[in-house]
Amino acid sequence: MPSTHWPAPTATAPVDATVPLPGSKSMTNRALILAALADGPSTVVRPLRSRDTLLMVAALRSLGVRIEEEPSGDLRVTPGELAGPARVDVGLAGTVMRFLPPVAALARGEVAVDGDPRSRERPMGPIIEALRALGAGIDDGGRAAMPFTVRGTGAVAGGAVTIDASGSSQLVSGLLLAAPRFDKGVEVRHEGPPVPSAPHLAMTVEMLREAGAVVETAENVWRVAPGPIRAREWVIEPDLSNAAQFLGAALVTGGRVTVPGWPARTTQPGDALRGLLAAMGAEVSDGPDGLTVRGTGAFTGLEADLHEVGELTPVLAALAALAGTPSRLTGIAHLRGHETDRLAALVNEINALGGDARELPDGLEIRPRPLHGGLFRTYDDHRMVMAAALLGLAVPGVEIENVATVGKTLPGFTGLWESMLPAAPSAPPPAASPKERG
Ligand SMILES: O=C(O)C1=C[C@@H](OP(=O)(O)O)[C@@H](O)[C@H](O)C1
Ligand SMILES: C=C(OP(=O)(O)O)C(=O)O
Repeated sequence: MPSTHWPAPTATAPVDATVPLPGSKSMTNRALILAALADGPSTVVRPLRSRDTLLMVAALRSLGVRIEEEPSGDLRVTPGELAGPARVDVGLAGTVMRFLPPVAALARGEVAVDGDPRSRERPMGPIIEALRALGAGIDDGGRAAMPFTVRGTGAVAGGAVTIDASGSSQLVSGLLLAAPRFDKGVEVRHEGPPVPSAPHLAMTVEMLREAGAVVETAENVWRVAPGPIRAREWVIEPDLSNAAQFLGAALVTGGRVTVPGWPARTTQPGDALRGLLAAMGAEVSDGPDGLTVRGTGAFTGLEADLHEVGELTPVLAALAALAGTPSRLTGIAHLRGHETDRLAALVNEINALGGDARELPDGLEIRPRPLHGGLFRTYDDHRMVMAAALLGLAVPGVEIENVATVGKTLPGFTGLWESMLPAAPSAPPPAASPKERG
């Protein structure tokens, strides 16, 4: 994947494609944590291989976990005694920055945690405070953010803790995933504005239970009992959030896209695409081949509260900019703390192409307007690349800045995108010269 600007291809005909997608980032990184803390070796089948998951693999290895890649691409994870000293690079991965420190607290020795400059601005304070309250030693120089050093003794007392997780559901998920290994388990109580991303919390609870942990939930309270995490085979589903831009291409071009292997039941938030795209006018059907979305060529805007499925916002905002009627996307103030301030970034970049997007206190209002080509900046945000590619299908001349940043969760993106597109109509054969005509 080049690390330079990429001219987004414009569709010359309706797409008609089946697009197999790599594994879910969220499931892969949860499976790696649970496998690393398990009572024996586990296998992670069809894991995602991307910057976020490779950072998780490297972090766990640095703490003493053996992780071997099999020829199939599956990962064999053999837990070891967790120990520092170690340096963990979280990159810009929310799942690494919130899921790894509770594991580091279980290690003996010092674990230094840092990441990309932007990672130092993402919400971390509540999980640092919580880990301290649960018995971990953390030196953060009073920043309540990265970089910090976890000074582990080989055990975490655990117990009850109250946090404000309105900034990110991952603050809760991180505490829960390691909690069976805390001496007293954990009771996490949330106090504050609502926690976003409910499906991701359900994913955490479900995967813990699949590993044999005893988890109870009530409104804004999660309890995990101390006990073993069972080694097992984790089969990773395709990343349904990464399906958004491909399925969206069916709407934009009035074509058809099928994503094979769409699970019949899942905790992934991307499953909400069925309803969201249908609300915009797509025909959505599932069958043995996977999930199929068909567009008619015309589609409407969207009025939706995306609080539970915030990571779908950039692609839905791109669709909104191309829709037939205005859109209002709400419940997503927490996106200001994602890879970039996504509300500001989307407004800037859609408007730079001639669009009419504006920020609401908790979301976006987007009115469709004819767009023109130009540079689309991506702010180290993989989903800004995905959003821009979708705009480029309909708007000639969209140049995507630093397309390689999409490798955070989908390194093969440009290839997959190009293979989804119908081949450009071939040029007519050159007229034969009088001599050739004979
Ligand atoms: O737990 C997870 O795997 C995730 C939770 C969500 O985070 P927030 O709750 O911070 O939005 C989501 O946006 C992110 O992409 C992945
Ligand atoms: C918000 C996202 O990622 P992260 O796991 O870094 O929070 C995302 O993938 O949209």
